[in-house]
Amino acid sequence: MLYDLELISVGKTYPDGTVAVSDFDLRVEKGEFVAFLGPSGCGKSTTLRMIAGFEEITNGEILMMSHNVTHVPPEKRPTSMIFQNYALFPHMTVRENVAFGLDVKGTPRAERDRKVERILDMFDLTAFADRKADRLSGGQRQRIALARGLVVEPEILLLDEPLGALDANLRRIIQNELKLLQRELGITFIFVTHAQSEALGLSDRVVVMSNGVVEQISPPRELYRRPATPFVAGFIGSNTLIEGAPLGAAAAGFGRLDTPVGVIEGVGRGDERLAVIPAEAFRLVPQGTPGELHLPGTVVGRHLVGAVGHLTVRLADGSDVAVETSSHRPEVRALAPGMPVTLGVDPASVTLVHA
Ligand SMILES: Nc1ncnc2c1ncn2[C@@H]1O[C@H](COP(=O)(O)OP(=O)(O)OP(=O)(O)O)[C@@H](O)[C@H]1O
Repeated sequence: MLYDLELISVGKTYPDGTVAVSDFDLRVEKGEFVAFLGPSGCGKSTTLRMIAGFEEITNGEILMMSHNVTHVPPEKRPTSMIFQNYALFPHMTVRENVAFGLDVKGTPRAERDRKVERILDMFDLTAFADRKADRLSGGQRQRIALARGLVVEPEILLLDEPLGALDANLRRIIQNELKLLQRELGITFIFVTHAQSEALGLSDRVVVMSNGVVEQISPPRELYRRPATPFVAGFIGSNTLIEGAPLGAAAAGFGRLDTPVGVIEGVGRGDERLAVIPAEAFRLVPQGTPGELHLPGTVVGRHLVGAVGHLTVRLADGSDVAVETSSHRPEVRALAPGMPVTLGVDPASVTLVHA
């Protein structure tokens, strides 16, 4: 298999001793859209800068199209980077800003001009081409930054929170444009963000990071369905985490856990200590329905938002769980704080993880 990008056990320790990233392993196929997602300071930008070559790595290797680029300078890598503040030169015109990357690469003048005009046209920037970059709106600047990143025809486009400076409306519009553009060009995108919806909505795979460590690399849906670590379970979606003692394997692919609220079965091996239950996996069931885990509790909160009913249910051990259900169902509408309920959970929607 030929990969556009391979990070092999990549690590970064800053000179002051800060370990920003450790043992980062990732393989990215041509044309994939991969997002790095995690809280502030988890090492996303450091990793992106190491891929770009702006930051030296302290461990491991970086390969691009099977070539080792670990010690190759940024301008010689098949990458191009777009920064959060766009890093445009305010005193240069739009055309000069876009041409900049080609000038750095020493592209012959005629070829440079041809490529610049073509990309200006593609991004509807021709009308502004002679305007100074500081005389443009946020959305226009964003497009210039994209044009400037793409004009050098990179194999891999690196984007560091590129939509962070835009208001919510424009952000949504440009998200759509970005996704369409990426599909059309077939270029590999590596995108850094701390906005969950952006990472989950745009990318083919998400790398969830915390404290310089990769927690999980999965398609967005899989992060919801099968979180691999307690961090991911707490960070993505709305999950209830219940600790217990492992009881070993149950049916093939399932394990069991002895918890303060009863025995919980879920997808796993049976040696895990934590059950992760998504809020939408709980169902309200009549008392005594056979063949399922039943958690008796009391409604302590009910909040209907459109089609979704958000319930907070206090279990027998005093812990509160978040439940999402359809707000249209009469039995949900009839609920009020203080009323007893029984929650049913299908083991297939429970994931067992190591604590
Ligand atoms: N030049 C530096 N010297 C020392 N430590 C640094 C340096 N740059 C970053 N760090 C530290 O490395 C860690 C990772 O930083 P990084 O900027 O990669 O995180 P991030 O996930 O991109 O955060 P944010 O979302 O806030 O940009 C942090 O603890 C940060 O303080």
